Amino acid sequence: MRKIYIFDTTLRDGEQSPGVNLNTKEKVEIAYQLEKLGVDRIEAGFPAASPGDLAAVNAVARAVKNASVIGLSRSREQDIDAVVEALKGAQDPCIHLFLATSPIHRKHKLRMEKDQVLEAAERAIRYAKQYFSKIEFSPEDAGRTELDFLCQVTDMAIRAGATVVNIPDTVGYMNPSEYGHIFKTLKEQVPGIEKIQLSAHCHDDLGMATANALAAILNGADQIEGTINGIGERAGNTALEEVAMALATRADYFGATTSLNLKEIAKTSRLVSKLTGMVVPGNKAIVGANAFAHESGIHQDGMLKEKTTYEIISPESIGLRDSKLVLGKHSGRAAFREKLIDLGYELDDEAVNTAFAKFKDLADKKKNVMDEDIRAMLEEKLTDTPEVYSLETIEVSYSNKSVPNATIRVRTAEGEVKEQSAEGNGSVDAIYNAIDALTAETVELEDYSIKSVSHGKDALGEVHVVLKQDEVSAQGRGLSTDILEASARAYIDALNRLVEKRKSPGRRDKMSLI
Ligand SMILES: CC(=O)SCCNC(=O)CCNC(=O)[C@H](O)C(C)(C)COP(=O)(O)OP(=O)(O)OC[C@H]1O[C@@H](n2cnc3c(N)ncnc32)[C@H](O)[C@@H]1OP(=O)(O)O
Ligand SMILES: CC(C)C(=O)C(=O)O
Ligand SMILES: [Mg+2]
Repeated sequence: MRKIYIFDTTLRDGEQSPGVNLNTKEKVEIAYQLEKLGVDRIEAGFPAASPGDLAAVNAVARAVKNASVIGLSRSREQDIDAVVEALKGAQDPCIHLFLATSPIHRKHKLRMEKDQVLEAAERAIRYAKQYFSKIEFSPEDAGRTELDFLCQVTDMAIRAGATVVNIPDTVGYMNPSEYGHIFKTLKEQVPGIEKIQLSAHCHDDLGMATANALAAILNGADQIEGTINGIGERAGNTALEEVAMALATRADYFGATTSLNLKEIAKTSRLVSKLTGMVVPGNKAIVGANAFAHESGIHQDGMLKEKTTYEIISPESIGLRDSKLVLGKHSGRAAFREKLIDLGYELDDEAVNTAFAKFKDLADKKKNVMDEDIRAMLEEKLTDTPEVYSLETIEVSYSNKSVPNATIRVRTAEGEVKEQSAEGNGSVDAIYNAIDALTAETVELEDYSIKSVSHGKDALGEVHVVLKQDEVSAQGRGLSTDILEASARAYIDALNRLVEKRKSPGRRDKMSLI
């Protein structure tokens, strides 16, 4: 299988992401991880940019042993001198020279004619040749450069001594067939092209960076440039993990491979995200948090039967432990039952159905149903405590300028629906006064506590109360995404237990599921 060289520019183009600034220590840490990932080439920075970057490139050059280290340079002697300085101590140094070739850049930015561009680039390559045996040359904005001029520039670069010619789609303007066509043309028309490597460098302005890189491979590119997590200037660069996994997953189609240690992908992604502060979107291909997560019932059912139904890549292959089945409102019984088993509950079919109905109610109110939510939900009720009272509705009116008022409606064991309103010192007090009036029970609230089950604004609130009546006390527990409702449920739960204790004084509470 054809080997595709991986040129990582996380530390150079990736660092050009607005807001990202990596210090020497951070660059070295990322470089070590890139070595573990097995990239062939590491572009460590732009030494002429600042003394700090020169020092950082030098530290990376000295640290890295198993990859070539590259410094970027304009086609100017002072930049080249800075790269010479920065790459001292590198085991396998390489300079990356660039000069824009497109009409827009020639006219407005460089204010140079075609022949001046050719001459300046050639002069720079020949100057660099005194110091480096490996030289990459990039005609910047190659994608928008006239194709015949690009062939001329490539021809000049080969004759001047470049060992790699990179074809940057600097502004992410290309589509795959156009970009592929450039490589095909260069391969067919430039004399001596077989002596050098052709490289692809794509940007993601139109979301086609990975597709364009793959099109380049199909048309003869030897090297792909990109970054981890696709970070980089503007919309970013080709995400290297995407290219590597596309080649690995569709080897049948591309017939090409990389020497990356794919199991290091997840770890490298996390490190780059942490040190650059650039959060990886949940739906990002390969390394997003949802890339191996399944929420919908039909998919979860398929996954439980056979993973390849909904996963084309195994999470283990990029160094993750497992796929995730996320319980939410789109989940089905198969995944729910699996989760119960995971959590250590053994329920019969009827209990699973009851629990599943409750879970769906909860999932309608809450975005992510966590393990803690399910445990709390399952253990909410003492099933063998008969419900003398059950909560039907609760309405609370609260303002910091008036007395809180609550209207509670409960159903009795006989099926009678009772409603009562009451005021109180606070919303919970009003709720409890209404329940007292409605049930005609005289109880003392001995304890009240509230805590959040799981995390987030929509977390379940769990209320515990202890009620006392004639020296007998009972505890109650209420669970809801609304803490006032949880408070009412806990109070009614405790009342039910008090009534039960009154009926059979020797009896002790026994917890059971559902
Ligand atoms: C597509 C890419 O990603 S290219 C890499 C982009 N990365 C960076 O620019 C990061 C590092 N850059 C820097 O720190 C600074 O821009 C420096 C140190 C390189 C230069 O700073 P300054 O001397 O202040 O120049 P400034 O950035 O304002 O302008 C760039 C100059 O370089 C010229 N230039 C641009 N590209 C090249 C090139 N490849 N070769 C030669 N000259 C170039 C521009 O025409 C402009 O020249 P002018 O001042 O004569 O008009
Ligand atoms: C320096 C060059 C290769 C670059 O980053 C670009 O053109 O996007
Ligand atoms: Mg770039």
